[in-house]
Amino acid sequence: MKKVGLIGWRGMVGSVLMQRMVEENDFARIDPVFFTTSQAGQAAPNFGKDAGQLQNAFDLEALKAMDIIITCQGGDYTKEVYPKLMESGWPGYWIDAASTLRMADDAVIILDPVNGKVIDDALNKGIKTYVGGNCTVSLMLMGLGGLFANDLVEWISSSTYQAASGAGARHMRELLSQMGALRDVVAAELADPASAILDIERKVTAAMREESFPTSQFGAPLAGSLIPWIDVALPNGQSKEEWKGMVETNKILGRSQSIPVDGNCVRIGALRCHSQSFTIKLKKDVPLNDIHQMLASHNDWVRVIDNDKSLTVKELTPAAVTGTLKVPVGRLRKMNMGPDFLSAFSVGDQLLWGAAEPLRRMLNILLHQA
Ligand SMILES: NC(=O)C1=CN([C@@H]2O[C@H](COP(=O)(O)OP(=O)(O)OC[C@H]3O[C@@H](n4cnc5c(N)ncnc54)[C@H](OP(=O)(O)O)[C@@H]3O)[C@@H](O)[C@H]2O)C=CC1
Ligand SMILES: N[C@@H](CC(=O)OP(=O)(O)O)C(=O)O
Repeated sequence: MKKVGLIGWRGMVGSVLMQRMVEENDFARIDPVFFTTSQAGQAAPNFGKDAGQLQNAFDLEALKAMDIIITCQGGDYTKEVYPKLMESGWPGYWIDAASTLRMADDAVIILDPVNGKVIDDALNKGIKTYVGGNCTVSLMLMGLGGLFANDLVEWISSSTYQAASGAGARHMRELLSQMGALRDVVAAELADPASAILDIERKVTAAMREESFPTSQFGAPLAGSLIPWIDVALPNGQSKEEWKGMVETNKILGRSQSIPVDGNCVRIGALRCHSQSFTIKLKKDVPLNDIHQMLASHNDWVRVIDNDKSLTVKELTPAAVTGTLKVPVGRLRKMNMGPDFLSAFSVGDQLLWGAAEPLRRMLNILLHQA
């Protein structure tokens, strides 16, 4: 049985990964070794298998004993440990959730329902580094994979509606604290049906602008508002999150000629589902029915939602999708700009397909290969 080192297993992404590995019985197929950057020597978690003690995640000798390493510990850890492990001549496979290595020439971005062939080719070439993609990119490709597979996309412009979880656990807490603070400030007025709504709004807006309003994580109010910037700025005016849209999409698809992808990335007050609104320039006019069919048949998780109000509000929302692997795509219609302009909207759980799921699927690809 392959020795699999698990790093970052108790973080937010790691916890979702562990949950999925338990659900899919992955632990029965591996000999797990749990690492930590802070708790070495304590008892390892038991996911149906006794794994002894937690190992030190900076101990190169312990890491080198692994056949496969999966890390959700973050980019700083990857930057520190990965080069040393590679320099040592370690022959194992490295599977990573962090963005650090994504664009490296000898690394593949993994999303096997979309780029299984790219992954197979890389394995045949002896590539050992496999990195999960950016969450918005992976969720876009899971939803719109059918259009890319049929080479119908000339370009895509996207507007994202990204959940707090993408920024981390503390940000999720802050969003909920902000929501609670806004509610508390008008609790009495809400209990009185006769109170004036604009008085309520004024109090809420004033509270949001108070020095004491909890904004230490996001740097701005998110509850009752939004933040149209995610990640650092690039010289061309894009945010880094927006830059990833094009470079990662084309790398995942293994394209030599890039498809332009661009748009605005926006943080909104959802907890863990990223939504995206797309304007898609098709290479030709394709009937909507054919588009439905191509999208729906691309993978087992995409769900085409008819462009109908009651279905849309029931099924195409973070409230409906959170905690599931479904990637619904809806609001499909031709736009006023012409018959080769398609509108679409998708929703997906950014901790599942956006982070943990591609990692455990890569693990299984390696296990089946052995
Ligand atoms: N958040 C996201 O949506 C995505 C994140 N990623 C990548 O995954 C990395 C990890 O992200 P995320 O899971 O959000 O990070 P977390 O902050 O939740 O966890 C990272 C590490 O923090 C340590 N830690 C310290 N205190 C605690 C605590 N009380 N509970 C749990 N862990 C604790 C753990 O390491 P130890 O056990 O060693 O102390 C843990 O592995 C990111 O840096 C990013 O590279 C990738 C895609 C999406
Ligand atoms: N940046 C994403 C989450 C994330 O971790 O992305 P990446 O894996 O590309 O760093 C967000 O804030 O929603």
